[in-house]
Amino acid sequence: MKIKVPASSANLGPGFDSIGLAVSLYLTVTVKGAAKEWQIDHQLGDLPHDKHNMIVQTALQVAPQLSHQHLEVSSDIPVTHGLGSSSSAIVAGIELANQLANLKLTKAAMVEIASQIEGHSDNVAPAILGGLVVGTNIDQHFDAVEAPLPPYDFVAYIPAYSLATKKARAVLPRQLDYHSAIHASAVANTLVAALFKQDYSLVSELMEADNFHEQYRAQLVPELMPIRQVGHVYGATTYLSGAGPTVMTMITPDKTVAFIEALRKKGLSDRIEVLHPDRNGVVVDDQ
Ligand SMILES: Nc1ncnc2c1ncn2[C@@H]1O[C@H](COP(=O)(O)OP(=O)(O)O)[C@@H](O)[C@H]1O
Ligand SMILES: N[C@@H](CCOP(=O)(O)O)C(=O)O
Repeated sequence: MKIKVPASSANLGPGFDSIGLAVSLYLTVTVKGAAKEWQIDHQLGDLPHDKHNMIVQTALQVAPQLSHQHLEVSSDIPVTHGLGSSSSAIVAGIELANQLANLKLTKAAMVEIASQIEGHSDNVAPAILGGLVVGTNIDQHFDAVEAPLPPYDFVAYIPAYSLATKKARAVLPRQLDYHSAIHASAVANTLVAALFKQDYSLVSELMEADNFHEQYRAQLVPELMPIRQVGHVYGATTYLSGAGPTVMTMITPDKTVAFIEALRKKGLSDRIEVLHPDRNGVVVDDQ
């Protein structure tokens, strides 16, 4: 059995902790069979190779009675880079438990479980459902609504350095003054309305008008503003993907190559991936 989970690009600017997009990088878990102890084969740096791996920890949280398995894990989602690697591991763990323990969890139930574990739904909901998802928690349960897919390329500029989400959340203010919070919320609400209306001219303006997090995180990701400025030359919109450091640019496909060339000319020489929305979310292949 193989479990495949897409990466996710969260926030889209003002949609902090509530909007996320599944994108075309993937984590794949192959179940090799029963084992004496949990064994996780991977080439993913210093991540655990045993029961302490987040995938296993999540699976055991959902189904504590699971027998030990030998897993093979591969992923092209960079870890601690703002593309939802932790969420992909959580979703893979939930699906692993779902399949091995025959829990028959619906995707809605998986969103609830994953959001409770992650604390916010903007990565796990698109990783489970696919597409562009808006959601939050109300009275301790999570609701997620799927929005139309923007017809654009998503150019991910992935700096060589990593930035743990925990560190990027630590630089955020503990509170906003009432009027700033009202304005930030109004911008986010209007972004959601524009996304559902598919008014992408308005979407582009609002995605760069965040007041919740980017201004505080810009100090940690110096590439954000220069890439945004280059993007404007090509009519594109740039935001901090998740907690960063990945910088994501939403651009019409006919401008993608020229935009990337302009980034290179500006001396931005780190990894670049041209991504597209993933429509499926987590999938299981029983072969
Ligand atoms: N493929 C994976 N397998 C197991 N654990 C993972 C995997 N990817 C990420 N993680 C866990 O998630 C942590 C990174 O989470 P986080 O800082 O939120 O980064 P990101 O922005 O990529 O989600 C890693 O330190 C590791 O504990
Ligand atoms: N809303 C969260 C999103 C974190 O996404 P990740 O891909 O960096 O894990 C935040 O901005 O902290």
